[in-house]
Amino acid sequence: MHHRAAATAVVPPKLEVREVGVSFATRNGRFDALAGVSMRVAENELVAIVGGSGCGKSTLLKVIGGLLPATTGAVLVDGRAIEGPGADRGMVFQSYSLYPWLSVYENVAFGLRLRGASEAAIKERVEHHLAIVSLYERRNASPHELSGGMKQRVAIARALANEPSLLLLDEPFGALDAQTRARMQEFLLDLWGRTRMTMLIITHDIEEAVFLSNRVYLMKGPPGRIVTERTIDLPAQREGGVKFSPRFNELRRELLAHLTG
Ligand SMILES: Nc1ncnc2c1ncn2[C@@H]1O[C@H](COP(=O)(O)OP(=O)(O)OP(=O)(O)O)[C@@H](O)[C@H]1O
Repeated sequence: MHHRAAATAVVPPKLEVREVGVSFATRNGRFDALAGVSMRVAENELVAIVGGSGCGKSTLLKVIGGLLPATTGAVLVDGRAIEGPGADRGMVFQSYSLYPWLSVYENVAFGLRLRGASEAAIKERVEHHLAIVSLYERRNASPHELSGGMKQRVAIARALANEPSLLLLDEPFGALDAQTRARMQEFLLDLWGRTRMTMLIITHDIEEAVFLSNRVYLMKGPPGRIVTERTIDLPAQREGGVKFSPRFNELRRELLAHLTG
């Protein structure tokens, strides 16, 4: 027993954000976008960060992705401090960052080509991940021929094709209409159920955070900081109907009270 406790204690979380602060030099002096942000994501967890506009969510995700250096503090992946972007972290943004001149297939292949994978390996990986997002049939299409939801599924397939150990999603469904957004939420939950990929999703939508995640961090700012953390004790297998359950509404109301209080 004693032995086991010691062994589990040394396994670091997939992601640890440790006392991260970010300050920008602006025309009006120093602006603190983040102050003392600490959070964790365990392996196979789907965690959401929810907060209002301008509270620093995107800044935090950029720091975790290695696209922006932290002014203070550190970001650790598997216990090691990051020093920039890396293939271990896949990113998906709100606006479809697809290359419009490339086919769906070539968009997903892009990172693999950069890394010099063989044609056979690329084909296998691209086809596999296009099948995962149900877009294999559209592999030769051009991004402009796809709906918003399909484009985001291509962006997710592209991130997954690089086989990251952590998927970072910044308001991935923010640009979609309500119906497509609801379908994409179910798609993401289903994807998580099938792959158990460790995911961190940023959203300003409390309902989306509660519906999707195992755990929610609530952020306020500026300066951006975590104000509370909540485990979402809803059934692991969720469908749209759970949004009408009393427990869902309790969690939603509780978080809303924190955000507005
Ligand atoms: N490069 C920068 N220089 C100065 N200020 C910045 C910079 N980047 C972000 N900020 C400021 O930091 C704050 C947080 O921005 P951030 O984009 O992280 O918020 P957010 O929570 O993602 O908001 P939204 O949901 O509206 O995208 C904002 O006030 C923003 O103006």
